Amino acid sequence: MLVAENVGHAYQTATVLSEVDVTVGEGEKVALVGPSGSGKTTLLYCLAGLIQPSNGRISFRGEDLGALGDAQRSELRQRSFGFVFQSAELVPELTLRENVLLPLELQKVPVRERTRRVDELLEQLGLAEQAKKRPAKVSGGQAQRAAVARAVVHRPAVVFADEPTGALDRANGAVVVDVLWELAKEQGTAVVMVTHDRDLSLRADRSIELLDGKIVPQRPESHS
Ligand SMILES: Nc1ncnc2c1ncn2[C@@H]1O[C@H](COP(=O)(O)OP(=O)(O)OP(=O)(O)O)[C@@H](O)[C@H]1O
Repeated sequence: MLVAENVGHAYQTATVLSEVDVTVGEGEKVALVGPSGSGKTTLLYCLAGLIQPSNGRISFRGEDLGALGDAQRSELRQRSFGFVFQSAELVPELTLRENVLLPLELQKVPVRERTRRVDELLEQLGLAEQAKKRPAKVSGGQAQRAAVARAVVHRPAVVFADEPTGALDRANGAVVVDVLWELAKEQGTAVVMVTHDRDLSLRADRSIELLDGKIVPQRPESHS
């Protein structure tokens, strides 16, 4: 569904990714692992169409992301992708509920359907009581759960998550990933997650390890 072929990327003169080939299937959960600076976030951003790789090609359901104009790429991201970053990055002026409504408003989902989906999701994530609060008035774990709700509410094909538990303690981090994976499974959404947490990577269907911008070949026994 999502395919990177021979992808390379350089910031100014520093090459940080080279010869990367990745395929992510529909509904697959993939962890991107590797030491700090190995290029995980850069690869995630390339796969998500947030940065254009210097070399190679990324395609989503057969469509070459590099061949799209900025407006088309951004429309594709809004429709088909969801994002969770390390800190929730919710809009501070909006309530949790309004934040979760945003992707559906952008896609002009009918109001009644929007309301039903958002309220159901907030209830499922245990956020019904916090729904009318702004992000600054809830805990980090609650804000991150709202960020997960915002990432999946429009039923994207892929959720890209960059260290989604990095700012949380272990217990809250585990809850956030549980809800992300449960919702992704329900909806058949693929997840590509950058993580330093070995427990999390072991729960993915597959791990892709980067070292100095290249994929480390997997040992046969680590295939799942
Ligand atoms: N915008 C940028 N401009 C220049 N260099 C960058 C930029 N973003 C990242 N880099 C460099 O590219 C390399 C790879 O960074 P990247 O963030 O992709 O790695 P990472 O594996 O995600 O690291 P971490 O685990 O520390 O987040 C690093 O050497 C980093 O300093």
